[in-house]
Amino acid sequence: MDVESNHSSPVLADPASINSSRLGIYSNLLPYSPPGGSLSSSKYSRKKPGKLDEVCSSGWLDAMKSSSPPRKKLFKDGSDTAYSSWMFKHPSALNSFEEIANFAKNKKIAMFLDYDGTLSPIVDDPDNAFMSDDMRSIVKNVAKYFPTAIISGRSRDKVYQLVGLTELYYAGSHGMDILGPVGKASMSNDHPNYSESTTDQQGKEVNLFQPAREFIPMIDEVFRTLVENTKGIEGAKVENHKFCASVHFRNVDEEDILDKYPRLRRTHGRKVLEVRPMIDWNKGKAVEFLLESLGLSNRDDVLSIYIGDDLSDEDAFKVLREGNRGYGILVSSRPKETSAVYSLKDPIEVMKFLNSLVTWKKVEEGGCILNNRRTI
Ligand SMILES: O=P(O)(O)OC[C@H]1O[C@H](O[C@H]2O[C@H](CO)[C@@H](O)[C@H](O)[C@H]2O)[C@H](O)[C@@H](O)[C@@H]1O
Repeated sequence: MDVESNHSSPVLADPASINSSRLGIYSNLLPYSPPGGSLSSSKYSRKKPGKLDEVCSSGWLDAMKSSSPPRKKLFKDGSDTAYSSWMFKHPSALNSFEEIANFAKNKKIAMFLDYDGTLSPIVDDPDNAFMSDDMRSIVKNVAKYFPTAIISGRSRDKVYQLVGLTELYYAGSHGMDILGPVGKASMSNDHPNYSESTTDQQGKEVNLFQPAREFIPMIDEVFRTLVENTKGIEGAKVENHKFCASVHFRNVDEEDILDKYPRLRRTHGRKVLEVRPMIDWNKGKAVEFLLESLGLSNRDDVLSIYIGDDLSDEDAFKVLREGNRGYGILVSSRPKETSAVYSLKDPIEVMKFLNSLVTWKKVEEGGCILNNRRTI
């Protein structure tokens, strides 16, 4: 990692108790205008009752409705033509590599990576979502050259356990649990009680920022309730991510829970429903927070790249696009409405892209050394 300050490893066992201006990429450099329509205005589609509704025909599950992620409704046409025209709007980051490299020339790249569906392939059992050793080794290399952070919906401990690299920064629970550099981010002033200095497992000083800390007991309670209420539903799986709880099962209606906890809200992912605190915080804010902590905010010489596959990653894509801070890259093999600029089909393409970036950086640095020698 070549960030100049506050560079320390973020690995920390979770304590029990316990946030611009343009940065060198001008809008006329973007390959096209943002797509029309916004995700927030899209309506969720309702699926017809299925097998699981029949299984769970009592209690709060009586009201079971299915909630598909909104994108499906936006692009019903899965034809090659639809995909080609989508790819025209969101070109492959691999095919556009030269363009990206040109924008990145003489700039510091800050890399932000989602985990599930980006570094690891989507699998049926969330406990079996492993990244390959090849991917791990490439991410390790990326972190040697660029400050790199993983921003996941999973708990921070869990995503660290899955990635296992001390060279990175980690933000869990959709950015609500950040173990980052000690640099002060002004965004934390809005959450004065939720930021603390601590040390990581290597004894380095780090900053733990948890803007939804007060919600831990509430999420615990909700988790237990969800576990209880999904008992006996084959295939249902509930996860406690500390600052949010996930139910891996489309047909669970959480209205009862949301009525009881008005400060919690429901969000959607890939075949997962999530309950999380109703605070103004998301993966986009986490990106801003980390950039500021790293001393990379308000700089014309920084290019941020965020790679992700899910709806929650859209907040980060928007922050980069709207602030002209860099590029979002959506991982998807089918058309989806997105604020990302580029696209990649799957984690294999993500791996190729990351590898190309490292190779390019090595050549660029080699060029600089050669140039310096020539000057000397
Ligand atoms: O922000 P992320 O790192 O992408 O995490 C988002 C969710 O990822 C996990 O679920 C997703 O991946 C699972 C494993 O491939 C898959 O079974 C599931 O259908 C996907 O939604 C994780 O289990 C969730 O809790 C995260 O919110």
